[in-house]
Amino acid sequence: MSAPHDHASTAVPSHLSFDALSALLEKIFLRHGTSADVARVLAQNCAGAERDGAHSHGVFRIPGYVSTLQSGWVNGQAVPVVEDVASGFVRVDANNGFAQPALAAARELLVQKARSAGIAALAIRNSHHFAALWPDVEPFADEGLVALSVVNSMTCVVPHGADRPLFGTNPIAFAAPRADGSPIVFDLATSAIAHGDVQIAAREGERLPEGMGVDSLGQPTTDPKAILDGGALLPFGGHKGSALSMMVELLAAALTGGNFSFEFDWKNHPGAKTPWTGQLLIVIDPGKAAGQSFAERSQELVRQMHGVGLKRLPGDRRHHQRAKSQVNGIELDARTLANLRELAGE
Ligand SMILES: NC(=O)C1=CN([C@@H]2O[C@H](COP(=O)(O)OP(=O)(O)OC[C@H]3O[C@@H](n4cnc5c(N)ncnc54)[C@H](OP(=O)(O)O)[C@@H]3O)[C@@H](O)[C@H]2O)C=CC1
Ligand SMILES: O=C(O)C1=NCCCC1
Repeated sequence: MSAPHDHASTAVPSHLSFDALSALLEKIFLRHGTSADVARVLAQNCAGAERDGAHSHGVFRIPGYVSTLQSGWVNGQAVPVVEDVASGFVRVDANNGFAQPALAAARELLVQKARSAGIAALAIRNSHHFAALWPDVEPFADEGLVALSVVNSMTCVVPHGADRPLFGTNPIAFAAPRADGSPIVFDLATSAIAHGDVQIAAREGERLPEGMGVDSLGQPTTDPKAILDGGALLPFGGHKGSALSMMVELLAAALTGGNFSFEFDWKNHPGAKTPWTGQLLIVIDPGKAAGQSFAERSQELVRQMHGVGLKRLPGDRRHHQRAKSQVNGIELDARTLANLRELAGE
């Protein structure tokens, strides 16, 4: 969204509190046709990503949300329908709305089921996930639960051994409580790089490391524009990332009733930036499993990892950035803030 070389983007950046940024984003969503509930959920999600330095899914995504809403592709007023289908299974029809309000609508029932049965799954379909996945799992770990989630996205990844794209960037996120400190959380695209980071690199005129993608002729390239312009991404770790990406397609789409990544055709929906796919969440109450305290055991694992020289756990960078943002405010360059204010009609 920012233009790196103009006057406004080189001006002194602004620092906003989480509440101020959320309120600004909420205004944008409302102005572009969402219900109050949807605006609140999406604004908090996006402000949280920006606060934690998860830039590929922070305010960078706002123009994409807006053009998608304006295209009519997503229903910003959708009311999710929650179905209690079994003792350990909840289904939600997002009704062509965003995934986060669908999760919010089913969350209480999911937690109730996980606590009574020990494990519960939530299958969301007819939904659009345009965000980072960690905000969907981290709050469960804050409540002492273990959570795993997968979501499929749009076709832009060549399966290992194939010559054309089929999979999405298909992230996997996991969260587990630990005794002394923030939950252990990881959230990773199964592609070598998230599509959002390729877009940011293209905007900034940067090259990518080798091994991330191919151009329109299927040749390896480090040029993000060549990847975006008819090229494609590669899975991380060759056949291993490719297998995980295949699993995500099966769990997030086949199991939920959502679209496979390849079943969405951008050409038919001008302006739309979100695919219409699915999401699966599995929540476990560790109190029903091991005899010992899970949080103590996960703390022990972390202790041992640090003991062998590990300096950084997944999630550490985000939590450091969160702490910094809480003290200094969330930093936005002047151009980005001006663009957001314009979208909010200020
Ligand atoms: N909605 C959708 O359809 C899609 C969303 N996405 C989102 O894109 C985002 C970015 O994904 P991706 O680019 O793969 O993420 P990264 O490769 O940046 O990070 C993946 C995970 O590894 C951790 N990590 C990174 N570097 C290190 C390190 N040196 N040591 C230890 N841990 C490390 C990160 O922790 P930390 O965060 O602390 O750096 C994070 O948990 C995710 O939030 C994902 O959900 C991606 C694809 C599709
Ligand atoms: O960064 C990505 O990769 C994606 N993010 C949200 C929508 C689909 C792909």
